[in-house]
Amino acid sequence: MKANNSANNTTLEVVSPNVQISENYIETDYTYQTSNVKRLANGKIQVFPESANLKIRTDRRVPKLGLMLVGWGGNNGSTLTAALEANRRQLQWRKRTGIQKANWFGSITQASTVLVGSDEEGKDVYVPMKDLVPMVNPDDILVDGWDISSMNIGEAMKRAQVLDVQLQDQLYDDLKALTPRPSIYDPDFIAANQSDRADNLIKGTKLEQFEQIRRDIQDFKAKKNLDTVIVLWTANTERFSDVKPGLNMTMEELEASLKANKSEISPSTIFAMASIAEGCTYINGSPQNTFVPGLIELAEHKGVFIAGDDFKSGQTKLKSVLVDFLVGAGIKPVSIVSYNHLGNNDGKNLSAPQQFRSKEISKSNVVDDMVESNSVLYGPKEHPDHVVVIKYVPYIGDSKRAMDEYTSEIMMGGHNTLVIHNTCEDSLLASPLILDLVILGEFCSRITIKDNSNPSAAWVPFKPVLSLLSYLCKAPLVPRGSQVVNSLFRQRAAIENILRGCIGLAPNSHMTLEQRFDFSSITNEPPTKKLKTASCAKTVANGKVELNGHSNGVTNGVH
Ligand SMILES: NC(=O)c1ccc[n+]([C@@H]2O[C@H](COP(=O)([O-])OP(=O)(O)OC[C@H]3O[C@@H](n4cnc5c(N)ncnc54)[C@H](O)[C@@H]3O)[C@@H](O)[C@H]2O)c1
Ligand SMILES: O=P([O-])([O-])O[C@@H]1[C@@H](O)[C@H](O)[C@@H](O)[C@H](O)[C@@H]1O
Repeated sequence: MKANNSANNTTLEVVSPNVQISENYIETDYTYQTSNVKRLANGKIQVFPESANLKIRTDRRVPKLGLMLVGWGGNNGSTLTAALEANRRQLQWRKRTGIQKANWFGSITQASTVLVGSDEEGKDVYVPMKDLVPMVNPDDILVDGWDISSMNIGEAMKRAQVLDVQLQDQLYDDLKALTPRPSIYDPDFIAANQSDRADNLIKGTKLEQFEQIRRDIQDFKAKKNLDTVIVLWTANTERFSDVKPGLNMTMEELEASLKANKSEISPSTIFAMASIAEGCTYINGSPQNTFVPGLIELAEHKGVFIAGDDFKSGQTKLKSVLVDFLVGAGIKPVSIVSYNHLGNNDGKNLSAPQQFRSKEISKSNVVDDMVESNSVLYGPKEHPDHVVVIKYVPYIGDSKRAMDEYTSEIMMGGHNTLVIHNTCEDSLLASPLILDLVILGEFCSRITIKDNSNPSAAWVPFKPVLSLLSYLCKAPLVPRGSQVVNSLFRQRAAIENILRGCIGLAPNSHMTLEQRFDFSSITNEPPTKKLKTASCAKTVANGKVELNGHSNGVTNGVH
């Protein structure tokens, strides 16, 4: 592992007495502020502001990371692999519209920025998210994986029909050398129309398949001399597994069911069990309930990250913005109809009722928390009509056509109707999300916190259910007793503000009081030293951004 000096790197230097940089760690003294609520019998609500003095520690040693994709030969898997190679080699190619350069548009870690403060003129200063903290560089990620189809990744890229031919031609020779490992095929869990691909299979019992997956992970890790491996499911959507006592309600039941070769243990759950057994973060990019209760208990018992479900890439991502905007504006969505058609193999698999049902569930639940947040608009148990339709139209391929109609009540009986046509190149939208899931998932493994008021306190990691990745998922998996949040902006703010905390910056409250009030008359400081925001950003001659943390400790603005 090499120490990566983000947070004091070529673009960003945090200058604060609350930030300590050592060879291996960034440590920050951080006052975390929140508020707890008590509902009283008379309907009154009591709110208790609370704060905790924490120390946040980030290990600066970025590991050599391997990514193992389940479903490697699919549209997403082959497109991500191609994109990693194209960006690593900084390829460019000619299109009808001119020269196109490889990029990571759609990745928040690689192509989005974070507000770090305001400069002397009061102008906002933004820094690329990837420069805030030490993150894995995509160019360094090594890829391997499994597929029930033996097709090499070069041919799979061609089969996907996602990337421009001039780019494919530059990548084909490298990618054709990559062949997916045999995988676990269970026709009871994916559509029957997938059987013609299934020529690359691990035979044997479920336990023998589990043990083979473990050997595969060990083999990849050893051959490539990796520090860390992350396993990510981007294979076909499975039907939901039964969840019942005696089968998978506890980790003991799940392990016993595996050993007993019980048919109801799905391939995706076997992959997750094997990943956890190898200490590898497991991420579910599809909607099925891989994470049965026994699997979650297993992850918690082993202290291994799991995250999911179902990449939030296009139609649902927009829904988690639009509904948040409407409800937050006091406008009442009463009917949401989401139709789409697509012609890729994902769409073919989803044309089967049980597989569609898995997707319908993940696409439908995304509005629940936002609706429940506004009791002015919605009575108890009241919610909009919400319909999801997916049709398989082969000719359209990966270029999914989403058509949505949002009908809302506005004041005095009026209505507002939004009609949206959204052409989503599904794999070009999903691949950068896979990259972010992997990079942020790995980064979270290097963050710990402790009670800063207790010198003997232990360092504590994130909980195994890594809900911070919810921004990238349609149906976020959250720790027991936690609130599911689907609002895209809240999800992004969580990521942004935790990264800011890792470098000693308060959350972005957007209050900018120093720009709304004349602080010079408040702080009794000489007018030339007006109090700045929690961080005053100064762009110095070499383009570096210097941040001066607030002098009396880092306090996060209460939202
Ligand atoms: N925008 C998006 O593309 C998007 C968004 C959200 C979720 N997803 C989900 O991501 C997954 C992949 O999407 P895609 O477009 O790449 O689909 P795809 O059908 O092109 O790829 C899936 C691959 O998985 C393989 N496969 C199936 N069962 C397997 C198993 N048990 N082990 C190993 N490989 C197996 C198939 O052979 C295929 O190559 C789907 O479940 C889809 O619902 C995609
Ligand atoms: O993220 P999103 O665009 O709402 O959802 C998509 C669906 O609309 C599409 O039908 C399905 O094939 C993709 O797997 C993805 O789940």
